[in-house]
Amino acid sequence: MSTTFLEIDHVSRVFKNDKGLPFVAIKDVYFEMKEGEFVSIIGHSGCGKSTVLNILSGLDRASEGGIVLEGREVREPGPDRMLVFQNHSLLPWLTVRQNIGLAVNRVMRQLPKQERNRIIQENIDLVGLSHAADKYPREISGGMKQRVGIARALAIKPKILLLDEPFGALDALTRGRLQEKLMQICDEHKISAVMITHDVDEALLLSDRVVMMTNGPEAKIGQVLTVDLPHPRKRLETVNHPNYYRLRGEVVNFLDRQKQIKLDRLKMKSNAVISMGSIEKTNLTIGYIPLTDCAPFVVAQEKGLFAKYGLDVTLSKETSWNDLAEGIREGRLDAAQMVTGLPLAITLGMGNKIPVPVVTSLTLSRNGNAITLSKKLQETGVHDLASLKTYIDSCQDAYNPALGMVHHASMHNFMLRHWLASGGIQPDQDVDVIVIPPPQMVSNLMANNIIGYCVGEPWNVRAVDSNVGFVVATDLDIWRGHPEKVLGVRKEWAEQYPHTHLALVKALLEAAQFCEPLENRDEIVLMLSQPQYLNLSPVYIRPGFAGPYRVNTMEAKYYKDFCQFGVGNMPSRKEQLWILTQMARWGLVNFPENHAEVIYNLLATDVYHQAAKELNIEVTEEDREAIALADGSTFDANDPIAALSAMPYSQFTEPVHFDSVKGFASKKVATARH
Ligand SMILES: Nc1ncnc2c1ncn2[C@@H]1O[C@H](COP(=O)(O)OP(=O)(O)OP(=O)(O)O)[C@@H](O)[C@H]1O
Repeated sequence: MSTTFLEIDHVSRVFKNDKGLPFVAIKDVYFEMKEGEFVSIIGHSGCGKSTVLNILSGLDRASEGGIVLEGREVREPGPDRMLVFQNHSLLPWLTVRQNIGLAVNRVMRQLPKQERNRIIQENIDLVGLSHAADKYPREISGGMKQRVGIARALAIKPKILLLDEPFGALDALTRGRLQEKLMQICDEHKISAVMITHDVDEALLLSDRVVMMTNGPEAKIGQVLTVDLPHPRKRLETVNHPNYYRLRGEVVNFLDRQKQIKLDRLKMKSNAVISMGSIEKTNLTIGYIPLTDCAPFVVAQEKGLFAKYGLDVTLSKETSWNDLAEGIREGRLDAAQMVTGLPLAITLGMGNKIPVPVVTSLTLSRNGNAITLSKKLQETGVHDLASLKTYIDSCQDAYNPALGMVHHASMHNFMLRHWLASGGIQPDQDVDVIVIPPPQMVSNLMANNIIGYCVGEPWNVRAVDSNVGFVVATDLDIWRGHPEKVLGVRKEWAEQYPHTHLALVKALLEAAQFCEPLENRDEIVLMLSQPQYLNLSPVYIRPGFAGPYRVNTMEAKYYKDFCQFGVGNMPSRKEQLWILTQMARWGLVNFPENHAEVIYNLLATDVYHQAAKELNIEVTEEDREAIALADGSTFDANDPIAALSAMPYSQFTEPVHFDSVKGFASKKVATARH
């Protein structure tokens, strides 16, 4: 049975602007909530929060899509959805009791008078207004009026409470008290509620989930954050919880990014698409993470290869893979260096996001990662996978030991999990696998927040040199020649700017060629070490890149003929299918029954072929052999479902249809409408 209580099913709302032209305020907003959940909607002013709430309440109608409450489409206002506004809207000539009574007597007129009076009194008591029950609105404070508004809404027992900035007009002290009161009522009575707020702390205090909206026009849900803080909540305990500032950071970062996008859009208006000859757009912003393997981007910039192919590129140093992914989703970035699973993750809407189709036209690097464990572990006798298992089995701590990796869709995550599983250690059960931005790995290891991590260079060498960690395995011990970084762009962008896309692939492919010979690498180390890129001494960059490799053998590869089945820089169907199975294996996404179509749409091999042809690079087609991993296991891409079912600890149950607009087999309004 479905646990969906309320479904905002792909809702769009088009208004007319003051010139009479259509204005798409919100587009394709999709969200589901469970009964008893408290959800906040947060976003910058004018993004469309009230539009969503008005459509939910039935005061406004969606131009497309609809609202389904307990399996029925709702189109009109009704007592099952009570709206509480900022300006309490009480009738001045009625007392507190009469204001509440008016609603109760109207909606519950079938109940005996005595019962109705009991309900009225119960709700007056609930919001702590017994002493003011017979006062008129002019005789009570703003906070008290707002409590009357809440009591009036709760008294008629709506299925869901809709709150439009309910405390926005109150002073800080009253606001704080009322938040606590509402939090207590919602906790005790398991109220389902949707609340609009501009206040991050208010959202975190009250909500089970925070829905963050992007800027309009065409505003969407950009991110949904689960607030996994314990209930019942008390303000002090909540803000002192170890996870509070991480959650707060997520919301604040999202809002900051939206602010930046607004500024960028204003800038872009005066800096519209610049085109030259057949190149539709010459001015590009490309996202990357300051790791050694961003080398092709740095080389293309420093050696003038972007310019050679008619591009004027700004390289945007991103702080995390998550920020970079958002940059692509929101259109702030034209293109980006991506961990190999990221194009699929964005395309599938992994992490509860709206799917945004992305294509990859180039594999930029292979290998280059290692698993580092803390020196403290080594001192207790851990030196390989088997002794790590012994250590984990004997762990008496209240919390699972944690290992870091850089993004859920990264090869670091998949390879780390594969390696652990191959040694009988079950990720998520025996150890936690958590996301940490690469530059923060070493400090987290030193602070004992994690017992180790899987990351690229220079962060393994750095831990070894600082004597805080040792390398227990490199990726050569897991999958020699695995794809590591790829180029990703939005599919829509690729269709809009095909010549720009081709020029970009040519510039990067030529840069990758330059990165490959070891004799070029010392020169590249100096480029990378500059403040605008890695901002790190060459001493730390050289060992993981130019050799001699101090950390076992970490052969980072950049140019063709280096992977076991010879596709080189061409995006590979087999590799992406392996990644897709890992995403499903670890419960990150459903496995699409139409996986062949999903992968076909993901790979822009035609662009790669054209670029290779123009650069006189021979293209080797992918064979149909199974991928061989170092632990002796193989992956047969011809039957991914069988392969997935046989993987140890697989969370896969059954394939689900994926639709590039609606996501994974989302229920259609049509089936629930009456
Ligand atoms: N009836 C309408 N006619 C035309 N445009 C409208 C109408 N209602 C809303 N809009 C526009 O739709 C967009 C979203 O408005 P909405 O009030 O939903 O935003 P909001 O996020 O609630 O803003 P705030 O936080 O400032 O209250 C805005 O650009 C607004 O100007």
